[in-house]
Amino acid sequence: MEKFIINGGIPLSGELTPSGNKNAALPLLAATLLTAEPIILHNVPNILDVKAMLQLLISLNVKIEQLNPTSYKFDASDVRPANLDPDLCRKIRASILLAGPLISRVGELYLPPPGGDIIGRRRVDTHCLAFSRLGVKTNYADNRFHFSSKALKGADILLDEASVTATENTIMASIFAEGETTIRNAASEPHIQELCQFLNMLGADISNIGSNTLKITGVKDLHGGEFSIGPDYLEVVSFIGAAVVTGGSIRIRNAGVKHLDMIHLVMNRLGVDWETNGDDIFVPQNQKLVIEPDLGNAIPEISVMPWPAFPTDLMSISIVIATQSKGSILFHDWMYPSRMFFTDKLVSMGAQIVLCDPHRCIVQGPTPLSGAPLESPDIRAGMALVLAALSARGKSVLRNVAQIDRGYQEVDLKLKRLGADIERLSD
Ligand SMILES: CC(=O)N[C@H]1[C@@H](OP(=O)(O)OP(=O)(O)OC[C@H]2O[C@@H](n3ccc(=O)[nH]c3=O)[C@H](O)[C@@H]2O)O[C@H](CO)[C@@H](O)[C@@H]1O
Ligand SMILES: C=C(OP(=O)(O)O)C(=O)O
Repeated sequence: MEKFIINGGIPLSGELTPSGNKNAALPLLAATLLTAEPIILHNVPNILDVKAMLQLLISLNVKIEQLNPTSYKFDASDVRPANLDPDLCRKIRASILLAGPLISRVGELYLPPPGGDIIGRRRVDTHCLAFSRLGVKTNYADNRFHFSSKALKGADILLDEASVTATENTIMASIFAEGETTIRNAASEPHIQELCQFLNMLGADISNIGSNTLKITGVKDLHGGEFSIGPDYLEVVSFIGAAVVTGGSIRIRNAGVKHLDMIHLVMNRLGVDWETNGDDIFVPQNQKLVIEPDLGNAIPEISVMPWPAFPTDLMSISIVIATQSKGSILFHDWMYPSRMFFTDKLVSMGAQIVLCDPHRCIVQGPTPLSGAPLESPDIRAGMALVLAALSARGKSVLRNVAQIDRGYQEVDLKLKRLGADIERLSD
């Protein structure tokens, strides 16, 4: 187990280029199974979740060649269904994304249940509902899924919730289905848009990209191609937060500005602002850091919603920023029942937070934080605790950083380059 030793209180300064988006890389890696022709992916982040997905692809007989640290070539011309390692599947939520492409490509497969962040129950019912509408038989027994289909037929599919991975799986399962498929109540996160653009580049026919009603006309096959994964907006906002809570100033190159409008609005509510110049972001030093009340001086709320609203994966980072802003604010994450438990660690550092119930907390700021022994419970809470430790006076020891490494590439090295005092040590 590795840990970070962080001596806080140093304002960050300098420049950063974000890595590729984890939640785009994972479905794109799964989608390489959809064609027998070669695929080249660039800007693949070097993170633990990607390593697990590459291992899963190798066990399905995909030939993978690493061209440089972030580019890979894939040859899935001889895909063979396999008994996938249940422990490997349980490491990542995205292992469930192998289902859609394998249903399309080989028709039948067994898949152990997925894992992922421990932030509450993570259902897969929506995936199964969508598959059954396309004519896929789904069975769950002996701790694994069995999916089987003969000829897939396009269908009108209404997802029972706007699930991100279920939308991605449904898209990949319907690419070759005969006729038209409509996916209603589809999720529309940037990574779903990117998956659609990637598949269209390979010859798929997906329209209404970015909306919650996707139209897919089945095609006979997909060809090969080359694609570059977009920047990770969750990493971008995490580093904006790190600059703000340390009173620093940073520039972020190729930040993927077009996806940040709603996040910018919500951050303004915390008294945080930034400037954009083309696709770059400049976070100035003197932030207002005053919470903007609602009309009538009412306590404002930050609540998560499916895209294009505020993403749940930025809730923990926002809570830490709020500890450094003046005023009171309510945070509400109805999606995940365990998102907020990490706030007890912030309280131990000096934050004033009332955890109202598993889904809501009230933050009263600003409060200076002090270094403390910490542990990353999940990827985003782990990164939020890094921010808290960077802001705090004194030394923090943050254990279980593998949780952070699941989704953030070399976060310690990137922070060091911005002037942070952070060391990675083995236990
Ligand atoms: C690999 C990947 O891409 N992971 C992301 C993906 O996970 P994932 O696709 O697994 O998450 P889902 O979108 O399926 O659902 C997240 C949670 O919200 C609930 N739910 C979701 C939508 C809805 O309209 N109603 C509802 O109740 C689900 O039951 C579940 O408990 O999307 C999540 C929600 O943005 C993110 O936290 C994860 O980082
Ligand atoms: C919850 C997350 O990841 P996953 O769905 O892969 O567990 C995340 O990226 O914040």
